[in-house]
Amino acid sequence: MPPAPDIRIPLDVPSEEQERYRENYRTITHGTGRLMLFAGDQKVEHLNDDFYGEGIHPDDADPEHLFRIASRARIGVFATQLGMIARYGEDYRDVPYLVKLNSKTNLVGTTQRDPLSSELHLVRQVVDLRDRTGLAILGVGYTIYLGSEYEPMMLFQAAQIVNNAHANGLTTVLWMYPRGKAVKDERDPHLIAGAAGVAATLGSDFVKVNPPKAGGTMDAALLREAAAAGGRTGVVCAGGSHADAPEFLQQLHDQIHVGGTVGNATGRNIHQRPLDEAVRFCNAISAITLDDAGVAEAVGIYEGGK
Ligand SMILES: O=P(O)(O)OC[C@H]1O[C@](O)(COP(=O)(O)O)[C@@H](O)[C@@H]1O
Repeated sequence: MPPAPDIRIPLDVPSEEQERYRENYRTITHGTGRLMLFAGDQKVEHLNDDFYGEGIHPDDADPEHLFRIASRARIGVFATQLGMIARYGEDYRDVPYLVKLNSKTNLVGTTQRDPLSSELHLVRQVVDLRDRTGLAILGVGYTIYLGSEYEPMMLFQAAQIVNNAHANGLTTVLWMYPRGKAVKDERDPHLIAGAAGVAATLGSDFVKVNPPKAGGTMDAALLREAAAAGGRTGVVCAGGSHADAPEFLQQLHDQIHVGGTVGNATGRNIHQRPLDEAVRFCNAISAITLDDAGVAEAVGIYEGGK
């Protein structure tokens, strides 16, 4: 288990919200400073492609599968849209939630038009739902497509969201995806480091990036520049499309211990599995992320039904 780092409370958290922020940050990191985020927001980004079809377990056809996993598994926080939390939250009050405030579909390709993902809800509405329901809404998230011709609007919305979230004791995760006609290589290590730096300038607590590649291959060492560029904004990687479990766990271990990331944000690799297996996979991911477990131990958790 890594030592519990002192929590640095950003100055845009007012004194009356500092205790709430500290508790929210401690809860989503399990007191470790590391983040295990279960991503369940792709029903917009990828429509039903991520939830139905070859290689995807039938359990994933029902949106409630996401909540069943989040409720049973050891996770830091479950990220999904406000509407899903409003519809299912009453039956899953034990889940730690992060509200993903913007989303866009992939129906319009980047070659047709640069991506714009505008906010669907305001932080004020998240705070209202939290305070009226008592649900464990601990943070908010937002995607910026850096390099898009609509970048200025997304940067402004993200800046306002981070400021308003901290003002209400909420933590923040920015999804930073360089994407648009001006972006030649979304996985370029130096560009991804730049994206992490932008998240740092916005004051976000965490930034999620896609793992960088050089010459078509992923190497955890390529993350070192981004991990440094993020500074006090912790860098985590997206999980990506379905991978063999031991390979995924080795990749995660390397991202943290070689690349210097502080965790992960995984969707498909978790929810495309049947419920019991998805829960065990979350527990394996959390063992690496939160307990500094080795890959063999994590694979044992995934295979052993613990
Ligand atoms: O890079 P893309 O295809 O836009 O994927 C974006 C989606 O991937 C995620 O970042 C992570 O999901 P995965 O782990 O399934 O890749 C989601 O949170 C997000 O909606």
